[in-house]
Amino acid sequence: MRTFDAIVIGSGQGGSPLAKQLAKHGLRTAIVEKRWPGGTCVNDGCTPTKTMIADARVAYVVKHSYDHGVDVRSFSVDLERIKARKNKVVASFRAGTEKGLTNTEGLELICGNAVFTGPKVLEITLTDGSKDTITAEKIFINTGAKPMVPGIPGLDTINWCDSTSILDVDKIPAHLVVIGASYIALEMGQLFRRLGSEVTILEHGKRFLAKEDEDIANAVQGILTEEGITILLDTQVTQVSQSAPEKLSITLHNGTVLEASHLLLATGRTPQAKPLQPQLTGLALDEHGYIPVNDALETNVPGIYALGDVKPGPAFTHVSYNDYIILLNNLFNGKQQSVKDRPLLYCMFTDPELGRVGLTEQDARKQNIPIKVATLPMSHSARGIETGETKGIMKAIVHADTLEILGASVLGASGGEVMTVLQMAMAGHINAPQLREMMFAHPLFSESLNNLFQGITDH
Ligand SMILES: Cc1cc2nc3c(=O)[nH]c(=O)nc-3n(C[C@H](O)[C@H](O)[C@H](O)COP(=O)(O)OP(=O)(O)OC[C@H]3O[C@@H](n4cnc5c(N)ncnc54)[C@H](O)[C@@H]3O)c2cc1C
Ligand SMILES: NC(=O)c1ccc[n+]([C@@H]2O[C@H](COP(=O)([O-])OP(=O)(O)OC[C@H]3O[C@@H](n4cnc5c(N)ncnc54)[C@H](O)[C@@H]3O)[C@@H](O)[C@H]2O)c1
Repeated sequence: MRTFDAIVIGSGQGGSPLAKQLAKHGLRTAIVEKRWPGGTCVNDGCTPTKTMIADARVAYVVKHSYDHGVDVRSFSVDLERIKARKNKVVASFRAGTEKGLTNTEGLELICGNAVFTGPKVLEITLTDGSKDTITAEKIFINTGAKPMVPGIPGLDTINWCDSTSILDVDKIPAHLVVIGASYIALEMGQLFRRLGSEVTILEHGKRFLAKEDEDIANAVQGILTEEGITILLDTQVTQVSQSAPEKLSITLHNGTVLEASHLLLATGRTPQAKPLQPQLTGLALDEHGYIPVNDALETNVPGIYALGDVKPGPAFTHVSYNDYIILLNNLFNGKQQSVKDRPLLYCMFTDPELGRVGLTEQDARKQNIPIKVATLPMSHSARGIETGETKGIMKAIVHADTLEILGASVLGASGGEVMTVLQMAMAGHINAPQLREMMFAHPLFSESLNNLFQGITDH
């Protein structure tokens, strides 16, 4: 058995930079990865999807080019070129991560699958099938999550795609049916619609994007529907079957049968914790299979920490990276940072984007916080009108007494970037009256924040 000072399991968005820093701080460190350096974000998640979404946007812009006085009479989509560009970007990000790990002195990258076999003891099945056993006082679990497969009758008898395999589909689906209507479903649904697929999205919940305020969710739904995507809510899939390649039948609770060429499962993700045999090191899992942690990311076993999607809570790349920052500061920089102090934020990469930070109106009202709400349609933004990007809405939630910004939803072109302006304002306690009068360069989308906060009176 080989002894290290620290072991990181999984080379995701938190684990990779953490492993490098542990080694740089003088700890003899191993990082174990069973698949590819970089984890989900680089290999299956953000990087490939945002690359392909950009290509689909080009198709959309070309299709609507005559609105801008540019006459492109016909065009075609070359899926092989789209995949090749995606693969090139992914390969470069993956290689960059690998190089960063292997070039760090005091850090060993072990390629293999790790399982606990005893207290703080890990057995690694290496890629050549041989075994390695390692131990360390400090262990950091960054094993992420994988696509969840729902228990739908017939699923084991048909070909279906998840968010990884859909990226390498060999032709543009004639009719893509997507189960689920959240980030993956909407981003992928719009991507393939823009490449030419008929797209139907099935959600079992009664409300579309139930975590968002209704006005925002309705606006997203309207935009996607206008592009020709069918969205069915309150819909259960009761049976699936396949009669030939690309001939799928999807039966709904009301007896309707949809004929599809491809089925994408986008029903959430499952943490990769149970396969670690956590019980053999005394680690507890919660009822959903996540590894619970305290506010400083330590598990119930002292010296074992979890970061990223394998722990409960929002599952985003920036959260995993921020987990790493918190661990770094607490371990080496004498700080006592907590995951409790950070705002919820994300950007859904539909087009236009939905940038979100802090509280929604429905959350604030549930918590009985006195609030004022400001909204501004993107059709009132000078920049939006000039660029022809008038879809969407800006919305801010402001504390009624302090006039501090508690949250914002920015659905619009550059919505994620404008949301980030508001995130910075929130962090720096810049309040609504100040933003109303702040000078922004004309004519940026962010300049519309002046107008948005006109809607907030001081008393
Ligand atoms: C299609 C898609 C699109 C997404 N888009 C976005 C986006 O735009 N923005 C955003 O913020 N988030 C996005 N996400 C979510 C984001 O990818 C994840 O939140 C993020 O990658 C989580 O990183 P992580 O650090 O938890 O671990 P991961 O990146 O999941 O890495 C975990 C690593 O651990 C390895 N591993 C697991 N078990 C073992 C084991 N037993 N032994 C050895 N190695 C192991 C895995 O192989 C993997 O490489 C997207 C996700 C998907 C699926
Ligand atoms: N832009 C981004 O930041 C981004 C993009 C993609 C993915 N992600 C991350 O990836 C994770 C997974 O995303 P996701 O969209 O798969 O999952 P999700 O958990 O966000 O949503 C799953 C959706 O599927 C629905 N659903 C579940 N089972 C169903 C069934 N049997 N029939 C019909 N509907 C069903 C749920 O009600 C829900 O709306 C998320 O946690 C997200 O954080 C983030």
